[in-house]
Amino acid sequence: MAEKSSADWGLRGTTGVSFAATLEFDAVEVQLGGRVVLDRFSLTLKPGEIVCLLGESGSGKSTALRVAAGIQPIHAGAVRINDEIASAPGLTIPPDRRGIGLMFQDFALFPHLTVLQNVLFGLRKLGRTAALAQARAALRRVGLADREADFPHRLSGGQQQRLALARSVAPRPGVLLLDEPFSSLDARLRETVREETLAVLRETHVTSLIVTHDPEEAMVLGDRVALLRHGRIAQIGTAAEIYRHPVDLDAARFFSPLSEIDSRVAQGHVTTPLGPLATPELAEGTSVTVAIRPAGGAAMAASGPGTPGRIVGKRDAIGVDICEVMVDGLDVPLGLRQPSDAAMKVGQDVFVTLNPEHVLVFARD
Ligand SMILES: Nc1ncnc2c1ncn2[C@@H]1O[C@H](COP(=O)(O)OP(=O)(O)OP(=O)(O)O)[C@@H](O)[C@H]1O
Repeated sequence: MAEKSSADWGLRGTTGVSFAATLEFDAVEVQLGGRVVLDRFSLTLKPGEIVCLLGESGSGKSTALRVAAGIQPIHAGAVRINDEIASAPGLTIPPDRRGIGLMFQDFALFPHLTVLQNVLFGLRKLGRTAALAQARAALRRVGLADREADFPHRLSGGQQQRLALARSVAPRPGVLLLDEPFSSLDARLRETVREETLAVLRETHVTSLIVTHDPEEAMVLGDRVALLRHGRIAQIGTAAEIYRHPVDLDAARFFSPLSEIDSRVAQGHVTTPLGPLATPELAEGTSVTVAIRPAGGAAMAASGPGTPGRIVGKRDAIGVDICEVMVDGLDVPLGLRQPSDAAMKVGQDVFVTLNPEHVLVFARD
């Protein structure tokens, strides 16, 4: 079934508003199979804030979410929702008493219940009239008002995602936990669904913790992005902060491909095949890795000034060329993204200049 645009969704601004809660992980430790999976994990989400948990597979993202949901007990530390203990060693308040909503990647819809019954399921504590009104408002918002009598298997993937969203926000939870909510959608649908879901989260003002392994998704959705590594937060900040000032080389690698050059500080500079870079804050003799991002770290032109190089590979993205440029002294070609230019062909000689403001320099141990 064709789904193209946000026109399929209902009117913005019509979702019921939650009493957003504070969600606090305080030095939470979880061990699974003898391994520490969350290691003194601390994170506080302010009311209405959207935080994305990002990290490699196995870094503990889903475990953190399951802890917040009350599905996973903790071995040390505490989880508080609105300053009340929700988890502590030996104590796990169950999911239905936490005031949270859950949305998982497989949507976890009830196949034997209709669309409307799926949404009503989370509203059992309300009277029938209020529950129906709230369920129908949520279905209207996600553009499924006319499908309330259908069963989930009759909906497309995107519609199932919308139903899962309607079901999770209809009870107006204080906290919403979303685990890879868009991962089962194809790329064509994902952008619209992501944008509308974000609009719904903003409208409800619900405090949201979203797990994703997609850096771009995290940067689009999160007020803050927390980068998880081995069960701890390696870095947390706004998307712009993390992108501009990654805490270390691994964090930088996570957000974009890099061209890396090893060098050493001498007289306040590092020398690279692409020219010198000032490194006034690093001590003389420090070993460093210079990391150049394809977007912005360096530029190439058909004429000088700059370091001579040659285009050895080129891919066309929409409106953008992704070029591989070989420069004398580099072991591997430099990746560069630039606005499309038909004159830039494989084999073409070019001149490369560094853009020092966008080049990252990390001290090596
Ligand atoms: N029940 C379990 N018993 C033993 N180890 C487990 C169990 N569940 C998870 N783990 C391990 O805990 C670690 C963290 O898992 P978790 O699912 O939280 O990671 P993740 O960051 O969400 O990964 P992914 O992106 O692959 O879902 C992994 O190394 C995983 O193998």
